Amino acid sequence: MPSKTNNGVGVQVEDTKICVVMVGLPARGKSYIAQLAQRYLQWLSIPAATFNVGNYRRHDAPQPTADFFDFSNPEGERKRRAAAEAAVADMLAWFRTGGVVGILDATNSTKERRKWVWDTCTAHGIEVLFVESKCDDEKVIMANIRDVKLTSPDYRGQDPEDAAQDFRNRIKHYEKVYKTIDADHDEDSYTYLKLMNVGKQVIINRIQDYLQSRIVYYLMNLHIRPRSVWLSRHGESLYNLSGRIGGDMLLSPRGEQYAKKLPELVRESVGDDRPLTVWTSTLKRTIATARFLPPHYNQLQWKALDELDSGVCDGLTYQEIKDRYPEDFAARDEDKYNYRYRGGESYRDVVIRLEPIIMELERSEDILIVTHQAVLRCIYAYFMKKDQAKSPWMNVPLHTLIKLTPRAYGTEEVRYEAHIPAVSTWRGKGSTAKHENPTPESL
Ligand SMILES: Nc1ncnc2c1ncn2[C@@H]1O[C@H](COP(=O)(O)OP(=O)(O)OP(=O)(O)O)[C@@H](O)[C@H]1O
Repeated sequence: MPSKTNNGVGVQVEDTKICVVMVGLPARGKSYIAQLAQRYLQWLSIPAATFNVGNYRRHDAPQPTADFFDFSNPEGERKRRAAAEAAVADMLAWFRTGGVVGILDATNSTKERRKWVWDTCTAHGIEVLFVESKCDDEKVIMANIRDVKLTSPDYRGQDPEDAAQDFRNRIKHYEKVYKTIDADHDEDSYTYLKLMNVGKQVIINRIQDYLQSRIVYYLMNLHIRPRSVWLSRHGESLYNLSGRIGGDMLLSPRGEQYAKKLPELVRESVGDDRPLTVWTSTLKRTIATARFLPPHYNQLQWKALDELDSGVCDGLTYQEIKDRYPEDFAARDEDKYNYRYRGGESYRDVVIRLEPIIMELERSEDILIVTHQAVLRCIYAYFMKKDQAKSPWMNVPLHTLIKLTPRAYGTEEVRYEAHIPAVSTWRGKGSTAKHENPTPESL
């Protein structure tokens, strides 16, 4: 088990409290950035939550027209201020319950508002990291309005043309008062990250500690080019057949069939002309599974993608583990995410070593990852925001290609089955059965 004060990424999380304050005009991707930062931190077991001022404002003003955002409209101004105060009050209460990174998702477009947030947070011992998204690329802004704003609850049931026009008017009101974070004058003492035109240019000011720099590095790697990530386990291995874990075995005859079928499955899903990069682990079974893929695909082997190390249990069946290490067997079922095999790893350890993979995935475009059950569960959990208590129990069938496509607010999933039979390697709590059928909840 990792020590209490260290969550495994070397962060003394108990001592750190950071408020990430989003800054920028509407439709500049602030909510998008906020939800990705939250997902990344939660995946690393760092308590993170987002406080979206727009959601608070909707209690009082569910479907405001653009005039509401006119800064000379006192009623609108009062309600927007009240919404910001309510969001910050909730965030402070959340920090008191052990929160580590609170994300304040709002425009925070004036210096006065930023000073108020900074003063309030620092008075409570909370570090402030401003994250400003600036974008003057009309095409990107229009695409943002089309993709996410027209489906926002603010415009439910309204004509899309009218809604788009109204939203542009809303932006104009903000433009009248918006001031970018100004390093030359009074805002130089702030810690901030400025992302210009989706990371084409980046300015970093006064980053103070490790956790802040992790967040900044992660956000610098984000992009919005359309792409997908394909995930596959290796084909059925000889150890899968005999119900043994770990090892470095080759494929069974049915696993070989899957390897031969994989190029066709990939072509069906990716198409012929999209360049694809293939990542495998360094173990024989993933390399063998990827070996019939077209030679023009770039292939890379990552040690970080190797299967969870089962230490002294490597090469054993679950029955053998239960017989030789009954306490370990029970402890693993009790808390599978945190249980670390003697001389081996836990799921939590795997997540930590996968962090560079996630960084690289965020920077990249289309990638196919051929890896192992536990590793795939961890990567899947990142994209699909799966709960740590549940993700280690998830069924990831052999001989299936999973396509994940990140969208503005979530990840879409499609599964392609090769229709080549394979044993099930899923195991329910308490079971030592070599091959079990998954229950509906584990799917
Ligand atoms: N750095 C960025 N610059 C511009 N657009 C981005 C950026 N990152 C993501 N996006 C795009 O922004 C869209 C999402 O907009 P989002 O709702 O996050 O805007 P917002 O700034 O939070 O707006 P509002 O202030 O109205 O809530 C997505 O389509 C996403 O692709």
